Amino acid sequence: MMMKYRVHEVAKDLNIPNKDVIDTLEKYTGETKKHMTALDENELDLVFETFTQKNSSENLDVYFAQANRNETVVEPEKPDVIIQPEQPAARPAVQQVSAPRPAQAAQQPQRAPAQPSHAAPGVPAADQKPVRKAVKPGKITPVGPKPTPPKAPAAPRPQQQPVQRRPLPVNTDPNAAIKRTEGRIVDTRTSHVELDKYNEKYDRLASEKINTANTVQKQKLTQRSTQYRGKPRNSRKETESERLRRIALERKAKPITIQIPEEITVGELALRLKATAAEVIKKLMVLGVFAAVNDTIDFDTATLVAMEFHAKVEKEVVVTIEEQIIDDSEDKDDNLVPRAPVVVVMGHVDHGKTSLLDAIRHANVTASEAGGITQHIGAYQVRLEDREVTFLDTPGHAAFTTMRARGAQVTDIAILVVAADDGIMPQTIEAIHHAKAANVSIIVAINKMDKPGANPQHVMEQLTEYELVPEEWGGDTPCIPVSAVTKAGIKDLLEMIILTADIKELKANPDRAAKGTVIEARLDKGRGPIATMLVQNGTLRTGDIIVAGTTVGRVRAMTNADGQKIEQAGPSVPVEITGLDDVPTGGDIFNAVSDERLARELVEQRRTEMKEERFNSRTKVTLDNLFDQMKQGDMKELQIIVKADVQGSVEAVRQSLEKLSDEEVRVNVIHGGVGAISESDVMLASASNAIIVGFNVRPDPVAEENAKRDGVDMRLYRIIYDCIGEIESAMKGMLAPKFREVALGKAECREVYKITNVGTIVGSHVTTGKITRAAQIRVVRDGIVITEDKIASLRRFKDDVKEVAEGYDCGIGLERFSDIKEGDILEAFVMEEYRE
Ligand SMILES: Nc1nc2c(ncn2[C@@H]2O[C@H](COP(=O)(O)OP(=O)(O)OP(=O)(O)O)[C@@H](O)[C@H]2O)c(=O)[nH]1
Repeated sequence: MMMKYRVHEVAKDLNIPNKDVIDTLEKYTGETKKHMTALDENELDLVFETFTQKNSSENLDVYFAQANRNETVVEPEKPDVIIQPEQPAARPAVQQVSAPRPAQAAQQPQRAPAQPSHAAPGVPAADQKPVRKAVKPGKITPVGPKPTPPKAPAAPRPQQQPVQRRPLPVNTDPNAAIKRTEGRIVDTRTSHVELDKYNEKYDRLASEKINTANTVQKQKLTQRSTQYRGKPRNSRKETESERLRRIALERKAKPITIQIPEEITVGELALRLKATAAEVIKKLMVLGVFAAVNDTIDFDTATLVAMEFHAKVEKEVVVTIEEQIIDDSEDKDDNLVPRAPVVVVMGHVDHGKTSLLDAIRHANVTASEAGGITQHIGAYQVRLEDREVTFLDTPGHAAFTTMRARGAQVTDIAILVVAADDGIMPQTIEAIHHAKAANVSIIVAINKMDKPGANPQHVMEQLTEYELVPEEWGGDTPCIPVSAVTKAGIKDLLEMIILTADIKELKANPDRAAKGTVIEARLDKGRGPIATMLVQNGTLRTGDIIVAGTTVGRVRAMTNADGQKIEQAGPSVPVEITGLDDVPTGGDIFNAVSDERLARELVEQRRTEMKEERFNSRTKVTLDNLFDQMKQGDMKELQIIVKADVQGSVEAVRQSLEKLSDEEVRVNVIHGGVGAISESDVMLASASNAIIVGFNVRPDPVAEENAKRDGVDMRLYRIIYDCIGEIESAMKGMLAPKFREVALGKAECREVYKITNVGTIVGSHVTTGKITRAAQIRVVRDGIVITEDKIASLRRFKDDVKEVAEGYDCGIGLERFSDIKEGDILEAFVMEEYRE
């Protein structure tokens, strides 16, 4: 394209008045130009020649000498200066380039300064207007009219170097010498090129160009869409990228507040942040966390990510039903009042636990009450002067093991009963360990002191071995000699209990909803579920809604240990209540709650959870684990499902199997039927933890798959005695090792030879795998198993061989079976022993 280079532009670039240019042209051409007149090539040549002649240099040697001395790289100052900064020494000293003509300028391949190394893509280079300002007159050659920037993107950008004055102009054009002959000489000696400035300017131009281009394009688009749709401009549908940009802007402008729970998935976090999962994943990566959309991240990590998105974070608190209806707050010291200690009696068998408890109870009942103690509710209170002591009448171990297993800490003090004549025995040691593990105070009652062989000293010596040092020996374990029979020392024992309780400063708050533990529970035919419960904090009242483990109800009637009806029971008071919808388990924690509907919902939830837990933990019975389960006492009844080819077999198997029952395990055939083992058989087996036994039947594919999935043991037999034998040995823990069939290959019967004194020889062709001499053979005719037999002889031609490979012919003699027919398939297999 021909560029227009007007008079005023030339004048400006040469820093001379317009008039000078016009005059010059008038002088040589006779034409008077206007300042807006575009000059042609010849006219331009004329002007440049005239105005640059003054700075000419005739001698190249002068330049070379100068250049070698300075070794200076010329810094081009302006893009429109035609200089090559590279290899200055090799260049002629004098810029001989004439004022480049437009055509030449367009062809110039090496105009590094005009090379925007980072010109914006998409902008036509030719459109990037070169700068022609600030050109000092007579010092540099302006580029011809609107030069085309060079296309070679690899052209290196000149390094910025300290600007030095050079005595001679530089021309880096390799053709400079030739051009010189054209007589145009440019002096560039004072040229001062600030490349960065140039680049900056160029970039700005480029980006302006892009913006302009984009704006135009967008406007056009908008106009067009408006035209087409006839809708107002702002109703244009927002694109995804626009939406994201808008959200990002909104986020910055007005930070959002999000709630994050303890754990959150990346996807959910992205949703709450109104960001894309990819954005969140990216931020996570920056934090060094590599997570996928469905991965869960913790609160802290999620918070860091949210901060990156300028979001405020609040912790999401999940309120469970428990939290809604059960008051679990800590008591203030002001609300606490002393409560009675809860005591349990432990010790070796026959050391006198029951006798001691009786002695304690009777020690405190008056003669009139004596006959009244008929009730036994598993826990009771004894009054000593003005103090109460609560005793749990449960076997010591139960109090610790089952209750502690449920998280109930019921007992404060354990009385360890040791017979003075017997000393410490295995169960005494066990009791010590339990009591210590439960962190309760131990008081040793050395019982049977009335007995002649009583040796309390020995008992105390033994105690020290278990880190129970008697008080009288300087330790902190009170040891009280007592006799349940003579009642001697019982009072001392009770006093010691009170003293120990005082030291422990046992307190509770009676002014709140009751909380405690189920001590024991039973089902009464007339009254329904009855539970003995120990109130541990708060006060339980009749009419209260209570949740105990997986049971719920209103306290209908409440009685104390003496069988008297009471309306309320405070801390450490054992009571018997009715009104629950089911029998709770000993050790269950109970709570009086505020909302019956939610209480029922909570119990429903707990029941479902428990069912799931049970279902998951239940191990399916198999013949392999049968004996183990029997040993553990898990297996009281072996459930079996029998399937057979005929009804007669079903009955025969049922009777034979049920006869296997012994005192430990009862064998129970829960279902019997004719036909293949079906999906519903497996379902029944799975639900009732049964084993499936099949005779001459096979499972259908679905049943087989389901049995595998559900872990249902399926045993297939051909002979009843095998089945009986196997189940019997399984019950005795003597199950024989298991075998499985390994297929070797197949051969097809091509011809049958009857040979006298030898028998039948099957002329066969091995179609797949191989046939080995030791293999067993299954004869299959039209898909039906005819028989199973062993190989008596295996020959190729006249030689006995150990095996015949696929593709070969051979003669097979079977041990028993001779009724073979052409086309029969002989499947060769071996039985392999294996263990699971
Ligand atoms: N001479 C004497 N005999 C006692 C004393 N205490 C208990 N006995 C007897 O010891 C035997 C066992 O007493 P229990 O109270 O049943 O002992 P236990 O520890 O509760 O026994 P288990 O419940 O079987 O663990 C009974 O025959 C009691 O009469 C005592 O202080 N002196």
